[in-house]
Amino acid sequence: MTVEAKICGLSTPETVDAAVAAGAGLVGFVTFPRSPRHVESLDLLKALGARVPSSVIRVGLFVDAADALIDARLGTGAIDMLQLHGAETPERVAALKARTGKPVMKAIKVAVPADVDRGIAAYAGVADRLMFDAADGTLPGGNATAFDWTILSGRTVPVPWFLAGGLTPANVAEAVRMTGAPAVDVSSGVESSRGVKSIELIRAFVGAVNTL
Ligand SMILES: O=C(O)c1ccccc1NCC(=O)[C@H](O)[C@H](O)COP(=O)(O)O
Repeated sequence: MTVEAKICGLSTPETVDAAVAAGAGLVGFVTFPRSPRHVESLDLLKALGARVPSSVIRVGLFVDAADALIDARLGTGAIDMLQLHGAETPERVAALKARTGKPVMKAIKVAVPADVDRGIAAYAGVADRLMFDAADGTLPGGNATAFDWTILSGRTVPVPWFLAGGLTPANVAEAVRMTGAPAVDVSSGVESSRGVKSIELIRAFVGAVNTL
């Protein structure tokens, strides 16, 4: 089984290089000022994106962002795919896809099984990918909390999807076994302290995924 790994919340050249070298299929750059992973500078975003080979998808993460903010970030050339992690409606997803020409991944916050049903019903027809993430936490994402993985056991999801929330090098294999996830996303689980990515943990996470 090939499982794709996305390392989210990268903000330094060294950790971007580590994710690419380890074999991550996607890397994520956060635009959300309250996040400890927020990449504020457009110049830094451009420089980080320029380090990534075309074989790796560069994901720009936004939370209920205005068009002007998204456009400024896209203008750096550092983003191949949008990840929407707020309360964006299906209509907003469709409008952004049409306007930017970029594929869109929509995050679905999961606490109970009905959240998965509702997320699929609302977004599977419009988003290119879905991400099932934990609903708990002080931020809209990146909270190091997991949801009950049995909620996804045996599910058929009609579009490519990611499992996220509280994943670590130690639990990712079990999480994939329980959910059947074709792709996984991590942020806190590859950090040595909040917002500070660890090259060793990035290697360990992608290494664990690559053994599946
Ligand atoms: O990572 C953030 O700081 C963040 C802030 C605001 C919205 C979303 C955010 N992250 C989204 C992600 O894709 C995370 O990787 C995902 O929620 C999993 O996070 P973690 O549980 O920390 O691995």
